[in-house]
Amino acid sequence: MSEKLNATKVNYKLNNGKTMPALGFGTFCAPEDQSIVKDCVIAAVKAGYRHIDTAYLYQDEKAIGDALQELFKEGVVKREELFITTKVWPNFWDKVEESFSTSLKNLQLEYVDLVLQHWPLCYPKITDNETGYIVFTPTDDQGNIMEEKDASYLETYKQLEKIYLDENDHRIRSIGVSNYTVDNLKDLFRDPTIQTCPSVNQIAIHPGKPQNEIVDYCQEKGIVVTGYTPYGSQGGPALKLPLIKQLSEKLDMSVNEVVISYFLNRNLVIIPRTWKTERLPQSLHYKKLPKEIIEQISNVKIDFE
Ligand SMILES: NC(=O)C1=CN([C@@H]2O[C@H](COP(=O)(O)OP(=O)(O)OC[C@H]3O[C@@H](n4cnc5c(N)ncnc54)[C@H](OP(=O)(O)O)[C@@H]3O)[C@@H](O)[C@H]2O)C=CC1
Ligand SMILES: O=C1O[C@H](CO)[C@@H](O)[C@@H]1O
Repeated sequence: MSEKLNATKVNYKLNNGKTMPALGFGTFCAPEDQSIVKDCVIAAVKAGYRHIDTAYLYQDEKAIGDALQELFKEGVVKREELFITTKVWPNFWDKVEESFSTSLKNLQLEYVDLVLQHWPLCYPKITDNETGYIVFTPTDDQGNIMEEKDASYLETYKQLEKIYLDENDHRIRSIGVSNYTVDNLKDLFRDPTIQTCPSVNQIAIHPGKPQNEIVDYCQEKGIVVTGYTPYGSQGGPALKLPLIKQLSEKLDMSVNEVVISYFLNRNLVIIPRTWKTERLPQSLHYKKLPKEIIEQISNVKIDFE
């Protein structure tokens, strides 16, 4: 039986020469009590995580920033040892500077390692009269999601690229996209005004949802693929699949480690999330797996998205 390896030590090279840790800590669905976010980020870094995934949307960047400041102050890690990702939500499709500078301020950092366009979509900026906050996913009277008319989602990538390529601006180390399909990427490559190839495409991947077509396309183009919702999102349904449980016993790993192995054997970045610090030790290791097991996990039948 192959030995357990430390997933926190695996790094991939991006197409601009930077390195990106294969295991990141996801931070979506933050609890209302933001002290839990801070505690979990501190615990994750102390457990060995060097990569944190957040977004303007998640509204937890301030707590993450507080955690990072404490880790730096205590000398647990240096800034350059960490890889921090944030994202620009579609309301800010044409206001990337506004979104990114807010994220940077909340994260209390001088630079971010990776900024992603969250979705290839453009939403109008509508403020909720009661709360005064922006409506992240605006809907019309019929409940349909409202999209900005005559707007191009490539505008967001162009604005990100402008900041990234500015020699006097050192706030963004790499740029990328999220939820891009092959057609979206082809659209981007066709645009003569775009000078770069995204370093990363972050998409949904988990057992039973291998996303082979887009993964193969990105990997051929030298784009690193990050898989989100690796445990199947809320409640971790992928961890409860009979196949994953059987493999956990057969391979002598936790169910989480089986999923992490599935990702790392496919050269994918994985960003699992837990808001329970006691669960962190279950998501640190992986093993080399034969192709047949990867295929079994890819093809498992699931009843969740
Ligand atoms: N780019 C994009 O559009 C998107 C990006 N993302 C990113 O991907 C990350 C991961 O996705 P996410 O939706 O959070 O879901 P995950 O697939 O990481 O699953 C999280 C769920 O798994 C549960 N879980 C974790 N460990 C265990 C365990 N050992 N036993 C049982 N349950 C467990 C968690 O519960 P508990 O907290 O109680 O432990 C939580 O409910 C996000 O946090 C975010 O950073 C997510 C969605 C979209
Ligand atoms: O990051 C994100 O999380 C939510 C829920 O999956 C999704 O809308 C967004 O892309």
